[in-house]
Amino acid sequence: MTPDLMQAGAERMQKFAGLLPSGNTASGGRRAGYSRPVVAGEVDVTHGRILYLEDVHVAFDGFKAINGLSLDIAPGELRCIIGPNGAGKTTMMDIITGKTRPDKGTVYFGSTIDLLRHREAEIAALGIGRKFQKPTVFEQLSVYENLELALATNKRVWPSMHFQPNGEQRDRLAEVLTTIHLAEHVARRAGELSHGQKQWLEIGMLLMQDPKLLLLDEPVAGMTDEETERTAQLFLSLKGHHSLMVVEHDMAFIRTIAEKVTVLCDGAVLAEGTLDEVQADERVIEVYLGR
Ligand SMILES: Nc1ncnc2c1ncn2[C@@H]1O[C@H](COP(=O)(O)OP(=O)(O)OP(=O)(O)O)[C@@H](O)[C@H]1O
Repeated sequence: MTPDLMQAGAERMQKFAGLLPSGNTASGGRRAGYSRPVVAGEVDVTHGRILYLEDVHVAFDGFKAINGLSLDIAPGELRCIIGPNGAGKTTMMDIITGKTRPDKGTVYFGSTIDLLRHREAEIAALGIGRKFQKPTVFEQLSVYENLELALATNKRVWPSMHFQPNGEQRDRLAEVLTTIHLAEHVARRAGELSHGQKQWLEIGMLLMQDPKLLLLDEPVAGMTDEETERTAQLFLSLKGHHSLMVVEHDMAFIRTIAEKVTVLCDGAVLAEGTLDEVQADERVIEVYLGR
């Protein structure tokens, strides 16, 4: 969930006798004062890249968490990121979303938007949505209300506590409900949903904001096999319309969705290619797959 969405949600939730949603994220955005509206612009992908990182470095107290990281993602691509614990996967997402500032390097959204010049809320408004591992939905609200809230905080629609979707927006809501497999659960309280359904709802909330790039951190952790399979279908249906970067340790899931796989290790790209190619790479077997 984006920081601005959490802020608007918190305001709206005050109507619900102080009940707060479960699963706050580490970004702590709910009480942050993100108030400056940003008009989403077009992302220039004429050079064939929606995301471009070059020679990025971040050190925490001298420890090089990201150490010369370079990668790029094509428009509509579904990229899988794998790698051992501590490889820098989460830190990379923190850099892309503006939560962590690199010490050095280049990070571009399309070929013209320098993400290092933007704050976290602005980056979300530019069209980069992030899904943390733990679901963060408003448990006291219905599935429909959660999606409506996400729509109400879309930067292209002025945030409002009294927001009512128009016909086109209701159509979009219905479309997203179907995409995330929750059309039959529209009136249920989000708190009553299974773990997997909550994850899909949060993805739906991101989709209501029409992100160009979605960053998904361990999306199938804790899901049943059936939920994992449906999540794979969901991601395959999203690619092409959105660009996706999926960080996951579940190799069976990766095998279902993967095109190009990037292996991170020690804060840099160790290998990149098809899943078969990286699985056959001796260095990848040594640091990750062969553990
Ligand atoms: N704020 C921080 N302060 C100090 N060290 C940090 C900080 N954030 C990350 N690190 C360190 O940087 C390294 C990379 O962490 P990161 O969470 O990005 O790895 P990861 O690939 O996402 O791992 P995992 O698969 O376990 O989630 C780790 O050694 C971690 O302890």
